[in-house]
Amino acid sequence: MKIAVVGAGYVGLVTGVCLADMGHYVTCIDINENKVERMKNGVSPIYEPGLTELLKKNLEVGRLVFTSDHRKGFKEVEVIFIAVGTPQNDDGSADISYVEDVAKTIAFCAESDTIIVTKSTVPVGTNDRLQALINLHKANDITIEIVSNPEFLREGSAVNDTFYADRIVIGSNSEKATKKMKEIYQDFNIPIYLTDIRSAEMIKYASNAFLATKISFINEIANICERVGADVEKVAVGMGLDQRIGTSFLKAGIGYGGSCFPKDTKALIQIAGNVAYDFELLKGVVNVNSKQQTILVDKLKKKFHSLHGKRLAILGLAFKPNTDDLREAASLMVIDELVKEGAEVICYDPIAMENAKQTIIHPQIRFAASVEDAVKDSEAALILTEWDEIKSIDLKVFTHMKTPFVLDGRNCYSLEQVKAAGFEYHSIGRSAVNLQSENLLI
Ligand SMILES: NC(=O)C1=CN([C@@H]2O[C@H](COP(=O)(O)OP(=O)(O)OC[C@H]3O[C@@H](n4cnc5c(N)ncnc54)[C@H](O)[C@@H]3O)[C@@H](O)[C@H]2O)C=CC1
Ligand SMILES: O=C(O)[C@H]1O[C@H](OP(=O)(O)OP(=O)(O)OC[C@H]2O[C@@H](n3ccc(=O)[nH]c3=O)[C@H](O)[C@@H]2O)[C@H](O)[C@@H](O)[C@@H]1O
Repeated sequence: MKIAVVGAGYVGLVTGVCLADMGHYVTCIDINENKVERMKNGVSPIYEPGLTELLKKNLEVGRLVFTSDHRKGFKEVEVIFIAVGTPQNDDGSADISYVEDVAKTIAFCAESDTIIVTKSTVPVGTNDRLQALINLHKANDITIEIVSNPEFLREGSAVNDTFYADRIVIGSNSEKATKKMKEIYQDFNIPIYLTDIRSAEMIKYASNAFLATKISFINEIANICERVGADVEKVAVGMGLDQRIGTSFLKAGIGYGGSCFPKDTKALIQIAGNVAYDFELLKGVVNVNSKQQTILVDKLKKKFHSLHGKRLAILGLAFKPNTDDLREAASLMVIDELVKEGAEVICYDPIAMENAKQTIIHPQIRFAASVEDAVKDSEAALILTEWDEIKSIDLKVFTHMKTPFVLDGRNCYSLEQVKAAGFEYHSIGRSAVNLQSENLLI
């Protein structure tokens, strides 16, 4: 089938490439001409495992085309996916202006019957609003129908998540559109959940809010564990053995970041507020997360009287491993706090460094070429992202620090490992008391 995808970011590019790989003819349209040029040359503008190979392969066989010209991109396509951003407004609500712009462009340009598929995460009711907007602006006497098809991929495993998703959600009020959607996805062999448009829109927000709730829940349990001498890693395993609870999203740490959990939780609070409902639980989740993101700074302040002039190493900048994305990363909040305290900050990340150099600019901040360079002569090392490179490093590297003091925000090492290496180590939800009892067992 001939398909266009508008917005070639994390969602749009991955969707376009995967649809092409399944045999569809896909045109990816993006307003960023620089990005388009790079993609035309087989270069992915984002770091996503497996994406470059598939991009090049489908470009070469002619199933994938890139353009910044909407009208050209919409020529002869039956279905247009919208995958542009829906960032946060100042009041926490979702900014749907990019999606509305695309809907209007489609209305002006479409020359034959078209199905629009909204992949962008949009507040409940947005697709009805877009349908009305399109009906108002469409230039030709054609039928344009809208389908909601929220996306559930995760950055860092986006390609794999697209091919092996747990479910595809399709919200549609039209039999014709539903049939087309089933055709598009038939070779993916993934269960399709068909529902109405508003429920599909809500499924996306409810899913992200629930996962964020699990994270804030385990982080609060972790904070209690530290105070009562329990080990949150063991608690999570013990909880997860109950199939009703499950093991996923119970990894304690310095909270969730990224382009979606922070904005989608706040947007859902707004969606509820707009219908006079106070989503108290979710407000708690958001508050817990914002405190959790800087919990290592509190620990640091307990150790040192003042952070002024102290050289501190930051290991990991991306909001999670296997991505170069820094959006709402805990590292940004932590570095901001440290800079305010007058510290000298040396950062290292295996992949997100180039993005970081453009985002994190301050005279007190420098970038190191390796973990070794970052920690050398530092008085503390803060681990903020659990990259494999950081998890598998020879722990002796920390013993060469000016003060061998490591604050691990992602529980990268076992307490036994650390004990053997011999340096002061604080992690999340595993108390000093617990360390002593572990030592007794050894
Ligand atoms: N990043 C993620 O992991 C996920 C994101 N989502 C949702 O998907 C949507 C897109 O998110 P991302 O891919 O992260 O955004 P992104 O910021 O990476 O990409 C958006 C792209 O749209 C382009 N764009 C903006 N206006 C345009 C227009 N009028 N015509 C053509 N291109 C245009 C931008 O240049 C940019 O390349 C958001 O609603 C987000 O909440 C959903 C699931 C996962
Ligand atoms: O709507 C979205 O954008 C996407 O948001 C998340 O995906 P993503 O943000 O890419 O990554 P996650 O793996 O969910 O991690 C999000 C954050 O939570 C943190 N996290 C995750 C899991 C966990 O157990 N503990 C924890 O602290 C991660 O470190 C990261 O900062 C969801 O998992 C996707 O299903 C969804 O499509």
